Amino acid sequence: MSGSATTMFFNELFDAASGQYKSYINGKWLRSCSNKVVTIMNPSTREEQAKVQACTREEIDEAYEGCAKAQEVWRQVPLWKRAEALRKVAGILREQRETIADCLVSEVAKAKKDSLSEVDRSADLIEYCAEEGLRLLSKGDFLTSDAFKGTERNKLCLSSRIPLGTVLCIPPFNYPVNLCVSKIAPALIAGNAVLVKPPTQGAVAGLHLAQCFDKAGDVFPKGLVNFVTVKASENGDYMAQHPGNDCLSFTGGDVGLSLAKKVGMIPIQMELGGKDACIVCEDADLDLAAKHIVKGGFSYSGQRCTAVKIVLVHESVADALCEKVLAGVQKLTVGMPEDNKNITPVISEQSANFIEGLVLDAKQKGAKFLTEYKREGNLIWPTLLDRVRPDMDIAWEEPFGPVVPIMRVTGADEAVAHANKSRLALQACVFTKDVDNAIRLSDAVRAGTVQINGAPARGPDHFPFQGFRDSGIGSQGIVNSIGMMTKTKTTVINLPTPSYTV
Ligand SMILES: NC(=O)C1=CN([C@@H]2O[C@H](COP(=O)(O)OP(=O)(O)OC[C@H]3O[C@@H](n4cnc5c(N)ncnc54)[C@H](OP(=O)(O)O)[C@@H]3O)[C@@H](O)[C@H]2O)C=CC1
Ligand SMILES: O=C(O)[C@H](O)COP(=O)(O)O
Repeated sequence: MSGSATTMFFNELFDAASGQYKSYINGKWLRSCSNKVVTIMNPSTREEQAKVQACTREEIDEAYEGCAKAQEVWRQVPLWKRAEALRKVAGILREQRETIADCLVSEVAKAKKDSLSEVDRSADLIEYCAEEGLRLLSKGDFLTSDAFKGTERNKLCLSSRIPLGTVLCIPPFNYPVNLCVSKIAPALIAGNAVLVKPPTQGAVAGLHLAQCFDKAGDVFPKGLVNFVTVKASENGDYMAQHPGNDCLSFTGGDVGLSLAKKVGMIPIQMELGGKDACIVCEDADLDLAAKHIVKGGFSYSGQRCTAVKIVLVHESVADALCEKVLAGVQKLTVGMPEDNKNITPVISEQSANFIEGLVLDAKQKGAKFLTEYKREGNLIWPTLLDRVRPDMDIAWEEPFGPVVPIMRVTGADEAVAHANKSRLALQACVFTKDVDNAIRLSDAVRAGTVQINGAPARGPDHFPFQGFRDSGIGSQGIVNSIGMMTKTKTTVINLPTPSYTV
């Protein structure tokens, strides 16, 4: 990628004269007249990787106007044709997987094999969405009035799901393709238009995704799908508060908390941070728990909202668990995403400094380091901390990096109390061999999802996915997203006389 057109298929995205990537507005690749850019850094080299345009408010308005017009056409396209159009995009995405994965490698430092899986998973998600949309949206309700006390059977009610209009999609850096299609695909199958504001890190991958929609041809009306790059600090709120929005689907960190207060009377879906607790009971299969802690805590260097972000282990098995987790951590490879290492540089210097701050605070307050802390630039070696206590910041903050804190507890109730005190409540997991205990703890932990004997995870992508407290509003997953991006419309047939079937 590095600031140039990637392949012929994608050459329209890039403006060689200015060295900038364009935005996709109203079915065209547009050169912004702002003369302002947003710079994307390569997290591994810490050098400039690419530039995208900071579009103006007028250009944002144009995109919204295009959305409104195109949606009028799209909502009347038969459902089966909408599904076919989505399947076409999935096919193109698969064909272009290598190029898009390379963007992820250089923009967000995701290992090449994981970048490829992200693209494949996105194509799978689009296809599943097309299928599920056909089933869900073809069904409605038929009600008769005579169920309600005092009424006769003289009213027949038909209810179905109709689109909302325009959905503003704001994904985060860590899955710039997958968390983009998880918003776009349900919106489109349901008959909506979309305006995507890609994350800065991941914007080029996002623009490549836009080209896959463009190349699907006239199956989509011009203006139905827009990718508008902006400086979030200048125009993020403007977009979120735009009167053209009929829905906001956002994934990211605490900025979502403030956006939720600013948007008006529209449905919102907020998937925010997580401090996913892993509770390991006295009777747990420790090999299984250790395996999941290593994978769950360190995949993509811990930069997943569903990463294991604190282990709460019964003190009687803590030594044995630590030994097993450490053995797994020692096998992790560290290095560059191009070389498919397990641990790769974190997204930015700012993020690396934040992670380091948490580690140093824990050190100063007496945490036991099971691994030596080591950092080179944005690359942080996997760090395992034992004997973490509630007075340490790492006990509560989300590092979003390759650091797993372990806290020893006297029993499951203490673990549950700690998990429930966190302001973040996305997922949690419980390791125990006792099914009754598992269900009791699942009920007791107040988080969006509790995994039994497995690490937290969003997928498979048709499962409901939601956070409680500061972790979110609403629920994602293919079925729930389609539901959320539609509204119920009813038609009531009033009969002159009650009708009864014999
Ligand atoms: N629950 C979940 O499903 C997930 C949660 N997350 C959470 O996201 C965080 C990390 O992702 P990160 O990308 O850094 O999150 P951010 O919250 O920083 O950014 C998320 C998105 O919001 C945009 N944005 C920033 N400010 C505004 C604004 N004022 N108005 C509109 N949009 C804005 C960003 O743009 P820009 O990049 O240009 O600043 C980006 O596209 C972590 O806390 C993580 O837990 C991540 C993935 C999944
Ligand atoms: O952004 C995230 O971190 C994801 O939503 C988590 O997805 P995963 O559990 O499939 O990695």
